[in-house]
Amino acid sequence: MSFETTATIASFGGKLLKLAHQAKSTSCQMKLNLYIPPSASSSKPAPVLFYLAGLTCTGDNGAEKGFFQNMASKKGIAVVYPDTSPRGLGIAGEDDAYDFGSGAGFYVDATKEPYAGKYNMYSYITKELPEALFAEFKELDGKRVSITGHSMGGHGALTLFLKNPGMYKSVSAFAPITNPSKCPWGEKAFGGYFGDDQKSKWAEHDATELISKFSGETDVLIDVGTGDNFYKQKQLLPENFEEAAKKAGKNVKVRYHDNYDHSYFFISTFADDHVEHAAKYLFAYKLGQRQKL
Ligand SMILES: N[C@@H](CCC(=O)N[C@@H](CS)C(=O)NCC(=O)O)C(=O)O
Repeated sequence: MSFETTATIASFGGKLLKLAHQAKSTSCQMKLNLYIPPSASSSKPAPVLFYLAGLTCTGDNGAEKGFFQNMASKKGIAVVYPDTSPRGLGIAGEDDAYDFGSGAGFYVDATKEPYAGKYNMYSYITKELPEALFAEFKELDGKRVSITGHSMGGHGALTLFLKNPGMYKSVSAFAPITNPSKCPWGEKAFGGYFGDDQKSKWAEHDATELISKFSGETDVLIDVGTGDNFYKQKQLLPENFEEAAKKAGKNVKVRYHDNYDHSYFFISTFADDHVEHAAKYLFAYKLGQRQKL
């Protein structure tokens, strides 16, 4: 057993597990939440939606106030809520800022010291965590996985989807950082994790750059609140992503919602739509039929 279950909480007929495990890629213990819907069993494994959280968050924020479990239960989808960075590595300064270091791993593998070799959230989310989960929890169907996320986690969802064709059945995002190379949060993170002179590396983790070169089909759902201060401060830049997608002929739907801010009140309002978006693709193949609905 690679996971320790520290709590089991009943939720919408299913169960929310609080898990902890020792991760090699991040050199520390990682905590997460896993929601298993009531319909899931080893003979009828549930497809899986990863929810990547934003700056300052842990796996608890989305599980407690994202309101994903209601629709996930109805649809029969499991939800994984990972942490946002390694914890407690003892790197000098890693806990000093809310937008860099702990709570701000940006879903990349750092190449710059002292974060290189330890801040490996890209490898953790795309490889180590799913492999460990699918080996241990037979109620999960590792072949049907979708991804979504908020803010920094929206950046994570978009870039992981675009960098790994076929790994995820669908992608969506809430108020994502879509052009990190051109916003203060991204410049600070990529400068710190890759180096200011590594612009080609930055581009490899920038959704706006990636969609320009993406060769597959897309159906990306993005929600943004017009009252979101980070949107107003140009940290998110969804307009850049939309423009790049349009130029590349990619299907991206950005919905702008009057008054909504950056908080979990915004996320919870639209959570059902994102679970339904994932469900459309997670259940697109039925009973051995290889035909897309
Ligand atoms: N603490 C930061 C804001 C950080 C922030 O808004 N984080 C978002 C993600 S980018 C979040 O989800 N925070 C945790 C929460 O609302 O539960 C500030 O004061 O500017």
